[in-house]
Parts: sequence; C-alpha cells; structure tokens
Amino acid sequence: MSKITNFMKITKLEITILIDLVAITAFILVPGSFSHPLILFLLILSGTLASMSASMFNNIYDMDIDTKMKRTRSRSSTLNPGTRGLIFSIAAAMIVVSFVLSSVFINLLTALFIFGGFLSYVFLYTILLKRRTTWNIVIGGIAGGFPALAGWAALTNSVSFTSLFLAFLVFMWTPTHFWNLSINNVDDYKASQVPMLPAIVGIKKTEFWIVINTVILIFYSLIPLFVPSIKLGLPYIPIAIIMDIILLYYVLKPAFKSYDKKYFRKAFGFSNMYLMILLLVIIIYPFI
Ligand code: HEM
Ligand SMILES: CC(C)=CCC/C(C)=C/CC/C(C)=C/COP(=O)(O)OP(=O)(O)O
Repeated sequence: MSKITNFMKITKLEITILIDLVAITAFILVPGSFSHPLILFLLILSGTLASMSASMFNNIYDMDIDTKMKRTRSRSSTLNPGTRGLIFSIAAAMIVVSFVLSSVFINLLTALFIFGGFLSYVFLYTILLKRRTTWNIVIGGIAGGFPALAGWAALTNSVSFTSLFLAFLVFMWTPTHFWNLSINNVDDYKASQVPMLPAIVGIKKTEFWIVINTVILIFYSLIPLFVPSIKLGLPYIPIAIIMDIILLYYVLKPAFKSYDKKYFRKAFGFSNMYLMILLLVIIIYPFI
C-alpha cells in the first residue's frame, strides 16, 4: 500500500467520515443552517483533524498490543519506534489546529465539544478504560456523542434536546457496533489481555448483551415519536422503524446460526449502515 494509504490507515479515516456525518446531521438540523456553508466547512475540518489526531494518539499508545493483533498489526509498517516521534508531532499539531480553528472561527463551546470527543477517546477510553474493564467501550462510547453536540453548537452556541438525542443515539449504538466486531477478534483480545466483553464472558453471553443493547437502542431511536421538540424530519420515524427491524434481524441471526462468527461480522457491517442511513435521511430531507 502507498505511504498515503498507510498513513490514512492509522488516522482511521473511515471512522472519521461517519463521525463527521454525525456532526453534519446536527448542524443541518439547526434552522437556517444552509446560509452558513463556511461554518459547516470549518466544523468538518476541525472535527476531522481532531478525530484523526485522536486515532493517531490511540494507535501510538496501543503500539504494543496492535503489533500482536491480526487486525491491527499492519499499522506497524507506518507507525513504529522509528516514526513514532513524527506521528506524535503531526497528531499534536492536528489537535492544536483543530482547537484554534474551531474556537476562533466558530465558537468556544463547539471547540470544547470537539476537544471533549478527542479527550474521551484518547484519555477516557484508550488510556483509562480499554485495558481495565469490559465497560471500556460502553463508557468510552461517549466519544462518539460529542460530534453531535459540536454540530448543533456550531450555529447556536448551545445544547438542545435534538443534539442531546443525536449524541445519545450514537452512544447507544456503539456497543452493538463494536461488540459484533470484537467477537471476530476475540482471540486477539485474549492474547493481548484487553478485556473486551467476549474475551471475558464468551461469545454467547456477549450475543445476549448485544441483543439487550440493540432492543434498548431500538426503543431509544423512536423517542422523537413522543417528543415533538426533537424534529428530525418526516421520513425519520418510518425509516428508523424499518432500519430497527433489519438491525434486530442481523443481531439475532448469530444465535440461530450456532454463533457462526461470519454473522457477527455481517451484523457489524449492517450496524454502520444503520447509523449512516438514519443520519443521511435526516440530512437529505430538507433538500427534497
Ligand atoms: C468506543 C467506541 C468505539 C469503538 C471501541 C469502536 C471500535 C471500532 C473498531 C475496532 C473498528 C475496526 C477498525 C479497523 O479494523 O481498522 C471500528 C470500525 C469502524 N467504526 Fe467504530 N468504534 C467506536 C465508535 C465508533 C463511532 C462513534 C463511530 C462513528 C459514529 C464509529 C464508526 C466506525 C466505522 C465507520 C468503522 C469502519 C467500518 C468498516 O471498516 O467497515 N465507531 N470501530
Ligand atoms: C469529536 C471527536 C474527535 C470524536 C472522536 C470520536 C471517535 C474517533 C471515536 C472512535 C472511537 C474508536 C474508533 C475507538 C476504537 O479504538 P480501538 O483502540 O478500540 O480500535 P483499534 O483496536 O482498531 O485501534
């Protein structure tokens, strides 16, 4: 792979894209948002720099275990003791530029929300929780909620029921998203002594908690039906009901297929589709 592709791998760009989509969704929901394209550009730039920086610091801190895990060992071709200093400096510069851009050209609250996402990913999840508790991704999942708070604050300098709803939607979605993936890498997590849920309680118990979390997520996703102040557009509820049903199907299937790992991987893949489609429905509706 080229040096650029390798570098992009350690910035977790594919994750950053969905993180940006969360922020864009909250931004678009603010009335009159279309007349502020420059603010939207600065929000995406600041959020992208922060998310990539956080991922780079995460990879620097996790170099010892990433070289042991099949899924992550290819990162060492880009991030290794010889390049660690340079990558650290680039990541540090990125988060500084992100904070200056957002605080000077958007507002301090938005900068603090973006920085909050960075801090919760790097310090709360990666350093404090990841290697200590099976609650690591549940509590560390708050990192994914900050982009929604930042997106709304970029134009309003405030928090609302809508931005809080979106932030908690991502928070509730994270365990279903990650636990399905972690089952495919359970041996790696055991070998590197990272207490991801399936490495501690086994695959069947993890499937149970994935189903429980998904049922809670499904009820949570339909809250706008009962809270008029959370305005996500007409198509949101019908699309959410359809996506909820399909997500439940994917999440239940492994239990009926002898816990074959390929069905957990399919459920992980669909979980990303689930969140992306819910966000895109909200973003596209004002344009139709
Ligand atoms: C603590 C919270 C989270 C954990 C532990 C987690 C974990 C992971 C891991 C381990 C991967 C695979 C990365 C790789 O193999 O390179 C992944 C992929 C991904 N994550 Fe998450 N994630 C979390 C939160 C989020 C959030 C908040 C989002 C976006 C809103 C997100 C979006 C994605 C996407 C889009 C992918 C790539 C999927 C693919 O490659 O098909 N994740 N996640
Ligand atoms: C606003 C802002 C900057 C928000 C940041 C939110 C963010 C980047 C969340 C992603 C969390 C994530 C992918 C964790 C995986 O780390 P891992 O160490 O479990 O994954 P790995 O094993 O693939 O390295």
